Amino acid sequence: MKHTIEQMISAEEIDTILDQLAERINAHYANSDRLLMVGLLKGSVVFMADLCRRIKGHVEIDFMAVSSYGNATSSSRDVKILKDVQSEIAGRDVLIVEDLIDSGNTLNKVREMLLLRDPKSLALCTLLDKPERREIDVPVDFIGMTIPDEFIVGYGIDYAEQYRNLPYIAKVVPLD
Ligand SMILES: O=P(O)(O)OC[C@H]1O[C@H](OP(=O)(O)OP(=O)(O)O)[C@H](O)[C@@H]1O
Ligand code: HPA
Ligand SMILES: [Mg+2]
Repeated sequence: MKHTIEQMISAEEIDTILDQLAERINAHYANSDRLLMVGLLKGSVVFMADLCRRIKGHVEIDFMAVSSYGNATSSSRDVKILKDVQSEIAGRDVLIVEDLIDSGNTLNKVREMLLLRDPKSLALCTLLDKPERREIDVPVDFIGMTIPDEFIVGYGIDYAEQYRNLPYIAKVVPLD
């Protein structure tokens, strides 16, 4: 698809959003030991790197790879687990770290899977939320920013594997 991109959220705004999110997460887990942050590859990598450096205390990180979009711009609803976490989940405070919730299919699948392993607690954090696109209701505990129904890229988020390296978040604008 021929397209261009337009900046929506600057690197400075992302920084502020992360400071605020980290403050809430640190307060929530003040009495927790061995918090496990689970990032969903690949989209959450940049967000996870910046967020985990703001979290205080004993924190561990791990990753899962799930994919539903491939190179398309709409959810296949068939969420595939491509890589599981290596960490023990039972008895742990677990925070799933996601870049973006759109239909909710990805987070819903991961949440259901991790709940079966008896975590002490399981919470969800997303940098961006697109509530207008939701197909499945997922309880999200920490939301960085709510955005309108635009296809977005940057700061780890791709369109056909491109743009993950942008330091800001942009929307994809189709050209005809
Ligand atoms: O709420 P949903 O409709 O499920 O969409 C959100 C998911 O889609 C994107 O990942 P994608 O599957 O494209 O893989 P990626 O993280 O490797 O880019 C994004 O990073 C979220 O993980
Ligand atoms: O807006 C988006 N951008 C990139 N990948 C996505 N996966 C779901 N929504 C999006
Ligand atoms: Mg993803």
